[in-house]
Amino acid sequence: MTKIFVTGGAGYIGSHVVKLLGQKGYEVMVYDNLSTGNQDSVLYGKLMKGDILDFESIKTAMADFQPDAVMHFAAKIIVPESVAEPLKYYENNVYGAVNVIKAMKECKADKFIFSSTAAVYGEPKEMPLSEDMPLSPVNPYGRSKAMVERVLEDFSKARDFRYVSLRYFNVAGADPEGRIGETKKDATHLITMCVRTACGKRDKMYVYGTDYPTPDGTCIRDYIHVMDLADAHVLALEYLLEGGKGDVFNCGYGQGYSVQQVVDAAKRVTGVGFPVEYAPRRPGDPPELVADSTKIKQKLGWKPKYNDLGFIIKTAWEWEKKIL
Ligand SMILES: NC(=O)c1ccc[n+]([C@@H]2O[C@H](COP(=O)([O-])OP(=O)(O)OC[C@H]3O[C@@H](n4cnc5c(N)ncnc54)[C@H](O)[C@@H]3O)[C@@H](O)[C@H]2O)c1
Ligand SMILES: O=c1ccn([C@@H]2O[C@H](COP(=O)(O)OP(=O)(O)O[C@H]3O[C@H](CO)[C@H](O)[C@H](O)[C@H]3O)[C@@H](O)[C@H]2O)c(=O)[nH]1
Repeated sequence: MTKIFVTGGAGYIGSHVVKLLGQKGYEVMVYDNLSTGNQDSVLYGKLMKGDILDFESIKTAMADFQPDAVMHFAAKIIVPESVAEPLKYYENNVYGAVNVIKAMKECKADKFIFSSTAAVYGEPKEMPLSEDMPLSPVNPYGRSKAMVERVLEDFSKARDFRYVSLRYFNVAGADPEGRIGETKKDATHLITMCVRTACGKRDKMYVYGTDYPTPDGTCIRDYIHVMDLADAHVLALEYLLEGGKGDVFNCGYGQGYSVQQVVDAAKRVTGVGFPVEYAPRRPGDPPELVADSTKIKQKLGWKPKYNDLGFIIKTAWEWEKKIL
């Protein structure tokens, strides 16, 4: 059995990838400190509670498991928090990633899949974004991820080490079978906020910024269903296992929606006219991020199945009602 070591596999995205890996017959070991993750979300494999900042611990866990490949999801992920607490982001996301790679070096694991982000592009003028555009992140979260991409580039030149960096755009929705979804009580992502307000877990939600240079003044993002993203991970893994060279791929649909359009769609899908307040801009938010996803389709044969904002919201809504 091919063995995959998954840091952050108890988190929102990691748990969906673990589910797919388990269904495809991979042997999985999740390494997670459960700071934002949930042990009940790990449907396959073993879960070890441990911190990527603790080098001895992750080295021992990896050496015992002897993985064929490592998927690295563990990170801090909230853009405005990264502006307020930059050191926490550099420590967890950069130093933490270096520890994971060092542990791989010690136990001779040489294939790595990295959770990067659209935030590495910053505030580009041209849209959609292709992988060869310059990296110019505008917040510490994006910078921490761009730094790890550089580490990977350099380390793969120095050693027999191959990696795929997947630059996720805005990941949303839940497992269509309803077994897992977002569980963080203090989640901040837009679609989660919409469905939590619709089911009364929050009194109201805010739209941050109505004066952006976009058609309706609110920010535009490219929302990708979490199971399509999980598929991209399995394709990237198969690519590396078959000898593919290190590479970087955008993960998005190439279709942007404004915050206002998402809120309107959420009201339609849920059938609830939940309260929305208009608030000032949130620090660190670029006006628009939309992917050019040609490369992942051509090179990895990615075929998204859930490219439908209504379906993304519906799966998130069904999950929220289930965990009420
Ligand atoms: N959610 C998005 O829209 C999005 C977009 C782009 C990139 N990403 C990236 O995807 C990855 C997963 O994000 P998510 O949305 O599932 O977040 P999440 O918070 O649900 O998952 C992160 C997981 O990592 C674990 N973790 C964090 N720090 C750790 C540490 N020091 N040691 C061990 N485990 C640790 C947490 O307990 C959690 O289970 C992150 O790397 C994030 O930067 C997410
Ligand atoms: O209650 C809310 C929540 C969000 N927004 C707005 O909705 C848009 C999307 O915000 P999210 O918080 O859902 O996501 P971000 O775009 O800030 O960031 C997410 O996607 C990025 C990639 O685009 C990063 O990778 C990051 O990890 C991940 O959190 C932003 O304009 C934000 O201001 C609101 O108006 N109200």
